[in-house]
Amino acid sequence: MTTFRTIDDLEPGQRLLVRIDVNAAVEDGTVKDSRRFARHAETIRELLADDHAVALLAHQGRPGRDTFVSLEQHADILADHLDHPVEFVADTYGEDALAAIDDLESGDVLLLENVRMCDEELPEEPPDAKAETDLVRTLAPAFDAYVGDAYSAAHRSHASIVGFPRVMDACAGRVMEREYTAITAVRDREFDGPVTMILGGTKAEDVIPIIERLDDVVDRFCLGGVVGELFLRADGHDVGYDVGETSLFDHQWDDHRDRLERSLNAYRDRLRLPSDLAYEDDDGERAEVVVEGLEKDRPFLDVGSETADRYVDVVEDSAAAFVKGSLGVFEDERFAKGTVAVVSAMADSDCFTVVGGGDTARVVELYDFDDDDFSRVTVAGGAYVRALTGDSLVGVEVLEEGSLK
Ligand SMILES: Nc1ncnc2c1ncn2[C@@H]1O[C@H](COP(=O)(O)OP(=O)(O)O)[C@@H](O)[C@H]1O
Ligand SMILES: O=C(OP(=O)(O)O)[C@H](O)COP(=O)(O)O
Repeated sequence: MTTFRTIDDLEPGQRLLVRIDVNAAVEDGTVKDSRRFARHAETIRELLADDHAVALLAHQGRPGRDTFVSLEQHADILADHLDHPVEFVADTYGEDALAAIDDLESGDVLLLENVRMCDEELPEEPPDAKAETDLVRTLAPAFDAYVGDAYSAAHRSHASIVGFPRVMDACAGRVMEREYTAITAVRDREFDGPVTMILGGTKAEDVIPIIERLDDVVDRFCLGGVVGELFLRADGHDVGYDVGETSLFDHQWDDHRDRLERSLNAYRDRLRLPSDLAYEDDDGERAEVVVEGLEKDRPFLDVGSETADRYVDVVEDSAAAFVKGSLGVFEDERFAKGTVAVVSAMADSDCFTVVGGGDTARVVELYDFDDDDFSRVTVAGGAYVRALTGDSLVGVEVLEEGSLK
């Protein structure tokens, strides 16, 4: 059950300001298409069917980074997904933007320039302070209502996320609504059987809080990836060290050793650790070795087959399964086995399944799964982790507090 209004509650034919999140990878200046564009296109398509005029507000990158670019290319990518023109204006709330907004008619879509080019957008401040910014005070009167659809940025107290709902009629778009519904389900424990989390990837600081804070609602945590190796190290195995060129392990061990050891001791009965690991042998082939008695003299790039089978069994016996972070370097087919085995088991299962993590969700298209194979493939990274651990998202809170007149 959602606790905010949605686009179903809008009267048709309105002038809408719609905050989306199409923050994307940028390679050599080229903006890469992603699931985020396709998902927001679904919201926009529904709004157009109801004769609304739509102005889109979004960000890309952060000032000072290579990914901090204009949204001009984003307009073309969105237009392709929508099969409908998306006008772009290289201005966010100045004269050019206001003139373009003024020209908007029912069925039109306009994308405003990268909102992080406005100084007032980024500093994290409470919603009421954000509502006082020139950005919000200038744009709000030009619209009938605000649609918050940027779930993956809803953990940020930025002007375009939290300022507008303070001063305008506001509701959630379809991306916000569906992500919220799928991801908050874990806290409310709506499952009739064991809940499993597959936790891997490279970031211990993402994974440890999930274990610490969800120990009461998750029955089994299956660990892999760099994080799995760090837990093996905490368990006294001779792995989870940097060897050769890697610099993934030792600094994380220094930063998180206490929490790793504490989690292992506190939740040992719920944690499943890899029993074998895979590596690249001298011929460039995948090879495997059992963890017991192992000496780490090479980088490990995946969990082994025995571990994959054990985790598949756990998923098959679950009422709900969530993934955050991959079990190995799935981008290389030789080391995708663990991740793909577990994700396949989720796809084949009737249980409630969420695949998440900014990088990890790419396994879905890389290995020919379909979004519909899962209850949810989330487009959120940081927001997914926060929601999983029960943190509220400020961008959701303002929608819950606001209401349509
Ligand atoms: N053993 C490993 N060694 C190096 N990288 C790994 C290993 N296991 C997983 N990874 C990497 O972890 C990444 C996904 O995890 P991460 O970026 O932490 O999570 P998220 O999906 O939340 O962005 C993948 O790109 C994968 O290549
Ligand atoms: O891509 C995003 O977050 P994510 O990398 O956690 O998925 C959002 O657009 C938020 O961007 P930010 O982390 O620069 O505030």
